[in-house]
Amino acid sequence: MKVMVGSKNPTKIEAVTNAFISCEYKIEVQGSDIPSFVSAQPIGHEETKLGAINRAKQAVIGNDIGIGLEAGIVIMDDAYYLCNWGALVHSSGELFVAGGLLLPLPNFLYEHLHAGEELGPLVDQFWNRQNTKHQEGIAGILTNNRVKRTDLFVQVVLPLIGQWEESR
Ligand SMILES: O=P(O)(O)OP(=O)(O)OP(=O)(O)OC[C@H]1O[C@@H](n2cnc3c(O)ncnc32)[C@H](O)[C@@H]1O
Ligand SMILES: [Mg+2]
Repeated sequence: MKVMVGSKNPTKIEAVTNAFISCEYKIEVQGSDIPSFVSAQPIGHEETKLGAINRAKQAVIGNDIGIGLEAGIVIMDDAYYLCNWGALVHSSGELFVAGGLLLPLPNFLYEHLHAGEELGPLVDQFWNRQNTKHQEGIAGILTNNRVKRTDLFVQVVLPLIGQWEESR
């Protein structure tokens, strides 16, 4: 089964690989830089979910399954939260979506996020790191590495696989 991930981010490719392997599929996973057609920093569940869907719909072309994973930020109770959405499109055209971890972001990021800055560079700047979005991510940093970025995307991909299986 050929699975295409709509991203070259290693955390996303690894998460998709791990999730399918844990479900005992024989798969060939590849990643491709596919545009999300939403903002680089999606805001709100709707925009984040749409980014995941847009990526999955393009990723499935020429493959058995396309997966889109997108992170965003949402405001709740005057605080920003990290949110995560995923979409699976099968070559039959069926589409499945699932949401993932919601995690409160520190208050000192509020003004920056409110001004439209992207989370990735902010994390690198404030934690004096490089390219954390390709590593444990803000989730890992804020959870003592209990939930790294790959782990949280696995928890998005598993319900995508499960919904697709259930529909067959
Ligand atoms: O190459 P792509 O697939 O686009 O991977 P990405 O790391 O940019 O991931 P998203 O587009 O899904 O994330 C949207 C924005 O949120 C940031 N972001 C999301 N989760 C993050 C995390 O755990 N750590 C650091 N930045 C994160 C990311 O840097 C982007 O600016
Ligand atoms: Mg991105």
